Amino acid sequence: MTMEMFILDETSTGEVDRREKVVAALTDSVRDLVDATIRSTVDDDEILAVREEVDALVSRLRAAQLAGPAGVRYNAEGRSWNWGNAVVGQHNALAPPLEIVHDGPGSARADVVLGAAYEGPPGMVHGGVAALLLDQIMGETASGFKRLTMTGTLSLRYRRGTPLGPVRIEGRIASESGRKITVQAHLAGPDGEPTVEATGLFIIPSWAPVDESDRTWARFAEG
Ligand SMILES: CCCCCCCCCCCC(=O)SCCNC(=O)CCNC(=O)[C@H](O)C(C)(C)COP(=O)(O)OP(=O)(O)OC[C@H]1O[C@@H](n2cnc3c(N)ncnc32)[C@H](O)[C@@H]1OP(=O)(O)O
Repeated sequence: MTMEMFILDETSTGEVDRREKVVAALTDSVRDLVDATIRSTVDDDEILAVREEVDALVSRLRAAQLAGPAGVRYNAEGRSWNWGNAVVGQHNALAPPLEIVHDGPGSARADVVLGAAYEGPPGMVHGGVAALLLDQIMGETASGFKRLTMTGTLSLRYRRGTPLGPVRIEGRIASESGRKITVQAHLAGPDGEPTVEATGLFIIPSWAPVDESDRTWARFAEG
């Protein structure tokens, strides 16, 4: 991976904002479709009929497609967008999506409701989903939108099951040493008691700029 993998896109911020909103609304409907599919008890004939309609809709969307994944894009105005990201992607129905709030330097949090699509043990959040969400928020905590960081090592302690439903995730920088940033985080259910605790080492890659005063690359980190 190199900085060149971040795509300079000529689309104006106004147009990015407009398009993001339009497709995000469709993405919400697709999330509903996923949940409805998991939980539907309609009869087989109805399932077959719905499948035909869904296949027709997929064909319409495929009429014009990117050649590959959405990637992380930015424009000359400093707006960046990563619509396909597995956790925060506004156009990715697999993403809850997580809306991460940066409280201040070195800390971040997110509140999200995890439904049937995120189940592992019965009625509980899948352990891999917990790791996925924690990884993203911890990465953003380490990055703070001022530098590029990648996950080096992630260590999780699953203290007890997390019930599906409302979940809060919080992360904070515990220490920094050169290109290495240690982040601590946890995930908690509605009672606020941590169910998963995490420690991660996030690394500013050797190929990435390290000058935090150079705002020109903050847009990459916002990916
Ligand atoms: C994403 C954009 C959005 C940025 C916005 C933030 C949101 C992102 C959230 C998503 C996060 C992800 O999923 S990121 C995707 C998952 N992670 C990855 O794919 C990373 C794959 N690994 C790599 O690309 C590389 O190994 C790096 C970048 C981690 C390190 O490569 P490097 O930069 O060449 O590192 P190098 O000089 O060898 O080592 C620097 C120091 O770190 C130590 N070190 C190196 N690797 C590790 C490691 N895995 N675990 C522990 N320590 C390590 C070395 O011992 C050394 O310590 P010393 O000798 O100096 O003491």
